[in-house]
Amino acid sequence: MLEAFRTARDSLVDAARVSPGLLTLCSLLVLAQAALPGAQVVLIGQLVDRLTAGERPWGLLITLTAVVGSMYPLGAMARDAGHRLMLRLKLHYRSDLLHTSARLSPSRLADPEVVTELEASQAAIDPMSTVANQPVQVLGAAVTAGVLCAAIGSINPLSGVLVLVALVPTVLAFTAVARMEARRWPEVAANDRRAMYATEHLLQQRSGTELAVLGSGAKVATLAITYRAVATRVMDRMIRTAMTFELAATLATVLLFGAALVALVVGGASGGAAAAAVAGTISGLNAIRLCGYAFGLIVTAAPRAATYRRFVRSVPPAERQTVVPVVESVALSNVTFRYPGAGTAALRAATITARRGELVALVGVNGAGKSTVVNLLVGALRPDCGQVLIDGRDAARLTEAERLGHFGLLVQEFGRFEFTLRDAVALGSPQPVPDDAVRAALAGTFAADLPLDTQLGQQWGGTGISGGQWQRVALARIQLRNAGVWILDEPTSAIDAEAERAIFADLRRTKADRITIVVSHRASTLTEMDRIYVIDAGSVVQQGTYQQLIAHPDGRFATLFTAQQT
Ligand SMILES: Nc1ncnc2c1ncn2[C@@H]1O[C@H](COP(=O)(O)OP(=O)(O)OP(=O)(O)O)[C@@H](O)[C@H]1O
Repeated sequence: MLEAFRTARDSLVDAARVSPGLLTLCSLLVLAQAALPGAQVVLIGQLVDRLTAGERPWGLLITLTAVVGSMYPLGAMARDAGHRLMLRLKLHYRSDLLHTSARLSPSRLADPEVVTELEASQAAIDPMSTVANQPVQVLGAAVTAGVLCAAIGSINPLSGVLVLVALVPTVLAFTAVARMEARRWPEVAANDRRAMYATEHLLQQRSGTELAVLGSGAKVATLAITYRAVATRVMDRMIRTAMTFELAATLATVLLFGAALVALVVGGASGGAAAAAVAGTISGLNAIRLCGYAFGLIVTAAPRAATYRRFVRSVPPAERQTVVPVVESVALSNVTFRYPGAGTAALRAATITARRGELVALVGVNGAGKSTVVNLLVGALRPDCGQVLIDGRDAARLTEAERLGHFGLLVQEFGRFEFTLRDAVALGSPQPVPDDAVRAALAGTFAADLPLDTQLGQQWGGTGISGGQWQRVALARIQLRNAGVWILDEPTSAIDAEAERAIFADLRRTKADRITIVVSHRASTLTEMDRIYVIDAGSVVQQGTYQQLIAHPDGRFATLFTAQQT
């Protein structure tokens, strides 16, 4: 309950900051509307009494008409203002979360808990955005009940109290429903997520085509439907329970209102007073129902809002990254690393060094530990033992932004950023990039003569490009970045042999100014490396030039690459 109050308070503070005008308008409209049922009671009571006395009270009649007539427009305007406030808050929370996500470091992104929290925060935005309007609705319902209680209580005090008590069952029921939803929601969300994941594979061009060719689209559709069906079943059960609670609460409210009317009659109220109380009760019922609903929304949103706020606060403020163009050396010194929960170490006492001007290769079979080395170098993983050294200094002493500034990293699963050609390449640098630099990075590639405004990606009405061409764009980003250390994980895996030769010739020609570390499985790319580290089951088992390594026919390197050489 405390969490619900905190959520309501924080949301009001956010709304007051994001759109004070709309919050004020919304509050005034709701409160004005809230006073109307009580005013109705007073006016109808007087009207009926004066009509019975044979008068013609035109003024009263006009006022009552104005009060009754303003109920609907005030309600509609309050709803629309609330909707506009919600949209602005949604934009505010979305941009906050996007800025937060953009600040996540590779090490935090590698933590599955962080990704789960990020997704939970994303899902919290919708319910959170609706919360700011709810305290006002609750206050409005309390005002309605208070004014009704006073108006009816002036005729019969017991009736007044019963009208006030009628708030309780609805608030209790909606709170219970909200709690139940908060408990069951994770199951719905988890199944929804899996259903969406499977659905995306059907809808996305590349995976959709692969499935169509395999004739297995229906299998993935069945998986998606199965998950969706589980989520739907849980939601259906939740709605059924909610219906029961709401029905019970509505019955209790009606009984309490009925009791209030009985008390009026038993208390000897006049016909006018009884008619007024009935009319006020009818409009009051709806307001009280809204109160329970509004309270329920706050209770439902509370745990999700808490997750969102915890996550946004947990990410440190943005630190500007500066690309370091000259690095003399990087090294893993006696590093051991085991993934959390894994039985054995992925890397054992590994020492790997690369100096400025060198082309260094990491080779080994799938799962040998090459990507682990790369992730340890850039700081996405932290060694259990040993040190990562940059220019002889312990890299753990650098901030993440300082450390990342030393590297240009092309990962195996590089991003296919379907933006304009200019934007896709300019992502290589955190700073604004002049067109000349983008052009220089694309020189000698398929895109050298394409306009930089070219939209990439067919789904945006742009140019579709091949897998190898996407890899060239990714390489152009690294070139444009021009950091002191280039780490290229299978940089030519999708590129044809001729272009591959050209790329490696270029790497050799320009290697003097930087450190280049390449992960590769192709013997042809290894012949002119200054040093090759052979990694096997997490250990560095050999190192040397291609010629030195191949000269040991029983060595791991020769076993791996003799076949390719022939
Ligand atoms: N997140 C992880 N959690 C647990 N184990 C992991 C994780 N990532 C990798 N591993 C394991 O660590 C070992 C080394 O993996 P790594 O990705 O470094 O291999 P690799 O040499 O890069 O392989 P590939 O050539 O297939 O890319 C493997 O046994 C792998 O299964």
